[in-house]
Amino acid sequence: MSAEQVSGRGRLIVFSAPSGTGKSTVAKLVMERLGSLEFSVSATTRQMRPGERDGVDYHFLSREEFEKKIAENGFIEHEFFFGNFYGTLLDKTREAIDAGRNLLFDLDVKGALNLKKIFGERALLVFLKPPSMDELARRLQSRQSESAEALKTRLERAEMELSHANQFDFVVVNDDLERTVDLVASEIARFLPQS
Ligand SMILES: Nc1nc2c(ncn2[C@@H]2O[C@H](COP(=O)(O)OP(=O)(O)O)[C@@H](O)[C@H]2O)c(=O)[nH]1
Ligand SMILES: Nc1ncnc2c1ncn2[C@@H]1O[C@H](COP(=O)(O)OP(=O)(O)O)[C@@H](O)[C@H]1O
Repeated sequence: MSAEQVSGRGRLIVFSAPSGTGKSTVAKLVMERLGSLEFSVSATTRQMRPGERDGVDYHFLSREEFEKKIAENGFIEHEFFFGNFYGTLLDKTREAIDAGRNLLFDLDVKGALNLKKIFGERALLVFLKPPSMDELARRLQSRQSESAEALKTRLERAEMELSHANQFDFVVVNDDLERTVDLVASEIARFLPQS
């Protein structure tokens, strides 16, 4: 996969953070604020959570469907963690970028760094940090979407994700939500070409 395969004018904004830090919450508010960003809907094999919609939060695929897409080179990047596959769909991304639309991605650190490798200056990597590990555990618990086991694996992975924060273009501690949204939205507005 190379940038030549996706050659339009659209920019890529990539959010990463340890699971439970507040990526989805911040992403939603930043998109409302800026109006010119479209959410990149990834594919996954994980179970749909209550309130999630197929094709909106994720494209929910069976393991067989996901593996078939890998074999067809249907992903720009994909990863396997927490017992499931997650991946960025090539066709949908290419269509948006070619049309000059700006996409916002919610990816793990490896996926984010892969997109930076491919897209270079056309991608802005934003990393959100939790105020502390205790607060991260509290947020994950408050969401009530995880079993005790899933919660533990998410917290374990958090250390690895945090160790990559220095490879991101912009790092913010998601303490006060409004402040985070202000800072991130301003940074993205500076990054996007003026229309
Ligand atoms: N590499 C990669 N990671 C993804 C993709 N889609 C989602 N993720 C990441 O997968 C992880 C787990 O996501 P999810 O199961 O929705 O849980 P949550 O982040 O705790 O809400 C998060 O770190 C996401 O950023 C993708 O297409 N590629
Ligand atoms: N700045 C913040 N202060 C307090 N709670 C927050 C903040 N940002 C997000 N949350 C809460 O933390 C939980 C996890 O947020 P979520 O957006 O689902 O995280 P992620 O997408 O990173 O896994 C949610 O209950 C959310 O309402």
